[in-house]
Amino acid sequence: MKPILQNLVEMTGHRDHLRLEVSVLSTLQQLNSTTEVRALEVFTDGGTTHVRPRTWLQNGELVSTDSEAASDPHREPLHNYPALCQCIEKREIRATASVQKSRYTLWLPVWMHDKVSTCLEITQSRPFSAHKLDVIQGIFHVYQNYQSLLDYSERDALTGLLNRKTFDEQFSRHPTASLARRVSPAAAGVPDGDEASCGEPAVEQWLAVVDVDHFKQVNDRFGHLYGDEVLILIANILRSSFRSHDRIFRFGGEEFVVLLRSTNLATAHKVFNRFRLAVQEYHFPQVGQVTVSMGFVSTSRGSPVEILGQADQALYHAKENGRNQVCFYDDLVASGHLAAKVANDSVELF
Ligand SMILES: Nc1nc2c(ncn2[C@@H]2O[C@H](COP(=O)(O)OP(=O)(O)OP(=O)(O)O)[C@@H](O)[C@H]2O)c(=O)[nH]1
Repeated sequence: MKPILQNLVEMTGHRDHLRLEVSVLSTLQQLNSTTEVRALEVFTDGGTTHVRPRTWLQNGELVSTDSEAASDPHREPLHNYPALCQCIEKREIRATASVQKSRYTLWLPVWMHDKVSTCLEITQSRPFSAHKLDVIQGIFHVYQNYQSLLDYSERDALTGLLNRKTFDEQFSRHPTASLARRVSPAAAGVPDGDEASCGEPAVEQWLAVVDVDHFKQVNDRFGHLYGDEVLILIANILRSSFRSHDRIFRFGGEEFVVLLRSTNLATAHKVFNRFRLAVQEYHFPQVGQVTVSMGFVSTSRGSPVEILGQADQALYHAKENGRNQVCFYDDLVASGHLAAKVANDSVELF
């Protein structure tokens, strides 16, 4: 029992979801008879629910992928896993199946905000004993409770979006550090051709700052409760406008930040504009029409402070030139509307 307790102590010492995932898999892997452990990501793409391995054991070491789920060549439709599929549909706490002869697999879906986005998978060569199931269930409960606590501390109470503290931690860490070794699709055994066809190396990240136009007037005319409702509804539009792999933060007040994974500038521009239009077309109860202004920039150049500063400059340009528009920093610099900011490495905001 002592190693398990030690592992639980180690597990709950992490403040990062992926590190916690690696840690729980490491604990489960050390249980007698376990031959394989994986964490599967459960996600919806094109109306179909898929799973893909996010963390798994490779040559005795736990590795995680940082590739985008939707373009992961290892993704499979959830219905390829009938026992897991049924377990999620019936909201059962676990499912076991003999996948092949002498290969018994146990799935433990992680429920968060009324949906499953992660599932732990444990495989061994003989059926799971009642005792082992109890031990696994106990470890899993500690893991799930701790995940919820972690999630709660990362979110803004009003909108449920990630909060400013989380942005500072995640964006300044850029790229996300991890206990597990991150692997490329090639290292995970994907043939070269497949890697080329999914275009993995081209993934670029974009940062947009979103600010609600004339929000003070909403508060002044309708009161703070209606103001709060507008913020909640805008958060909902943000959630439905971007993919699960993108990250959305409430930065403070009526300002939001989106970190968008996109393959190119044209897509980023299109997606940000689609969100702006969705807000413009939404009828906010009592308040009517609300619009947003946005400034965005690629995150591939400069320090986090510079990137955020550039997106802010583009946002202010949008505000000063009519609002309800999306401005791209590089376009404004190229057209002479903005002077490129000189990097000041001595400024340390994060
Ligand atoms: N209801 C509500 N209001 C908030 C919250 N946080 C900040 N605000 C209000 O948001 C308003 C922001 O006003 P300004 O910064 O002047 O900006 P604006 O009126 O949106 O004008 P522009 O940005 O120039 O279009 C202030 O009145 C704040 O009190 C909140 O959580 N709830």
